[in-house]
Amino acid sequence: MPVFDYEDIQLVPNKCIVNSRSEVDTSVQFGPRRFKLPVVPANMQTIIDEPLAEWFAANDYFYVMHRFDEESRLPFVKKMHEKGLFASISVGVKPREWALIEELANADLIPEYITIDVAHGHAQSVIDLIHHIKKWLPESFLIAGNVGTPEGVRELENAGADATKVGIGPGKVCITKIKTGFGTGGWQLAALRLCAKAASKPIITDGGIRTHGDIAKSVRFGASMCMIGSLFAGHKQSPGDLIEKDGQLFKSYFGSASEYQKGSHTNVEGKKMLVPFKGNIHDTLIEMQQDLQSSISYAGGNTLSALEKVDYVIVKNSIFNGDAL
Ligand SMILES: NC(=O)C1=CN([C@@H]2O[C@H](COP(=O)(O)OP(=O)(O)OC[C@H]3O[C@@H](n4cnc5c(N)ncnc54)[C@H](OP(=O)(O)O)[C@@H]3O)[C@@H](O)[C@H]2O)C=CC1
Ligand SMILES: Nc1nc2c(ncn2[C@@H]2O[C@H](COP(=O)(O)O)[C@@H](O)[C@H]2O)c(=O)[nH]1
Repeated sequence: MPVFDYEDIQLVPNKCIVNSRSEVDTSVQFGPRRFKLPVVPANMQTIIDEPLAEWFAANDYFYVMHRFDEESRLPFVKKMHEKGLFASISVGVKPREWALIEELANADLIPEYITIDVAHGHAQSVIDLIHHIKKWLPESFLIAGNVGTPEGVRELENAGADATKVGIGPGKVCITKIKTGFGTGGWQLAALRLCAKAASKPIITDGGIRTHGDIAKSVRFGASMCMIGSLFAGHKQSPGDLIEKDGQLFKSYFGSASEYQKGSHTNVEGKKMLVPFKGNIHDTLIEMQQDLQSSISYAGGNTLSALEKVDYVIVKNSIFNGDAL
């Protein structure tokens, strides 16, 4: 089994068919909607909040609201629908979450997207919740995860998930691999490849994306969508206070299983870091789009599908040639 990660892969160019990168279409159909880019900010408290979710929805970008302000989820769906925007929420697997699904159905508030967001998604608890959501909210597009194996993908798909999310421990603020010895950290791209070969429905790759080129590589290895935390952290619009340290500006980024999120030291599998302030997230999205347009042009096409079959080489740890960006 070839094992590699983003920094070990380079995609091989094909003859260009466009005269300008601006001709290239980076949009993707994901579930019932089409979005400008195959990227989604991680459903984490330091990455997405309600104002940002509204902005993403209003501007045709996919988003997944986090699940850590439990009682705000039903009113959030209502508010988004009143504004004519799609609703995309996260749930865990505890009994309160089962009740929320019934409350949403009884109030006729049908989120367009629901994500089951737990650390170890290849679990009977997740399969049971998939059945429950499909019974009460069959029209919602249901994403389930996280998993790291073809078996995990197949079992969640067979239970009724409309998409699966792949990535155990490759995240920037993740310490799962250190605390437990398990995960796809360091070989996320190879794990995505294995999972995508087994999948019959879309896959979201989650964690480990460090550069815009990694988005193109994810599409090459089977992702329909890329969930991104650290690259989206630290913006003007990112939740959390701006922190000044030694004359430099930062924002904090912490794991959803960190003590900062949990308020306890039990089963901690995440840490906190400071991310240098990056300015406006709109500018980052534009740059991501331009870089992805360029990737597609190198692939020899004018839509995302051109990336799906492009050749690649494995060149271990070669990407930066010793240079930092
Ligand atoms: N993608 C990744 O690699 C990881 C992501 N995370 C993120 O952290 C957040 C918290 O995740 P999570 O702890 O699942 O959420 P919760 O704290 O809501 O836990 C969900 C349920 O799953 C149980 N559970 C959690 N981990 C395991 C496990 N390894 N084996 C068996 N049962 C388990 C919990 O019980 P109990 O706590 O009693 O065991 C609880 O009942 C999520 O947002 C998740 O995405 C966390 C770790 C890894
Ligand atoms: N093991 C842990 N993984 C976590 C935690 N909180 C979030 N995450 C995962 O990381 C990605 C984002 O990764 P990045 O490399 O883009 O920064 C996120 O979507 C989750 O899947 C955590 O506490 N522990």
